[in-house]
Amino acid sequence: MTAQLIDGKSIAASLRQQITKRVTERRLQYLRTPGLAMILIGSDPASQVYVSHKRKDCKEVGFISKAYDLPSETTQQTLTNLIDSLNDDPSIDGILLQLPLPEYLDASKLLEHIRPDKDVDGFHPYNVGRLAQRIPLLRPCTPKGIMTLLKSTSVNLYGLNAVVIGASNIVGRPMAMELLLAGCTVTITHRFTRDLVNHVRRADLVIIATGKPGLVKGEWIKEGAIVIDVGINRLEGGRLVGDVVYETALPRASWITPVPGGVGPMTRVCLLENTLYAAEKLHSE
Ligand SMILES: Nc1nc(=O)c2c([nH]1)NC[C@@H]1CN(c3ccc(C(=O)N[C@@H](CCC(=O)O)C(=O)O)cc3)C=[N+]21
Repeated sequence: MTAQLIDGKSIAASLRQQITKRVTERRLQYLRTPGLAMILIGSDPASQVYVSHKRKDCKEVGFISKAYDLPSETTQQTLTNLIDSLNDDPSIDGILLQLPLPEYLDASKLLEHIRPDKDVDGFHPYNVGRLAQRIPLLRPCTPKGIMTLLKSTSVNLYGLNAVVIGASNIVGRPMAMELLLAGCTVTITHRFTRDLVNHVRRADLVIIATGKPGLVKGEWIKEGAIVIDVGINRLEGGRLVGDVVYETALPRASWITPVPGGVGPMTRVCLLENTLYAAEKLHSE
């Protein structure tokens, strides 16, 4: 068997087209445009690149995006005040606080300060709880984008053994909740898991989000499994690779996401989807 590629790049592009159309229609009907505020603290080059991509995406679909680029000395209080004013700003539907934050800031306090109905990252405990209780509102972008990719394969997910590698707040944990909601039998593995290989061997669906290049060997993958690689690792020399050894996984998997061009573009487009959802469903006039 050789795996079919799940083309996140083209799925994301067609979703952006649909969003553009809805934004235009809504502008004519309601004389209003969705607005996304993005807060970037400090000068981490990777974060700057991500945020510049997100701004470009907003422009492409016709959202208003407001950029708040703040120096790395910015205090917790200044940020709390900024979030307060964005929470109250009727032109803003979504607020994104780019992570990671500098060490001295309390990220979870700030995330919890964002109004849950403007929390387009889905990181507020309210939105996390909504997803955990099967009544999701705003859902974290990477897991949501992965569910869209899985849907595109038309594979029936009910009863599949799904193994999520990595237990972060932004990917692994919400991913497990999404898969549970979709009817999978879910295992979450993490840095203290013993015999990771034995978990992966049993998996019909593997989602890897560790940020460790080549952590999962192709030989571990069960014949016919679906492989979703969330890792984005830049090697010396500039090549991007995932957390799975792609070349050896390819002949065993039924479906696999490439890196780049798999999960990453879906994360970005889900931010647009969430912002439109916040504007339409949560802030409809
Ligand atoms: N509040 C917050 N929300 C986030 O959603 C968030 C964040 N902070 N901090 C950083 C991570 C990372 N992230 C990515 C999004 C898109 C690509 C992406 O488009 N990747 C391209 C490759 C891009 C490249 O060339 O580097 C691809 O996989 O094809 C990657 C990574 C969102 N994050």
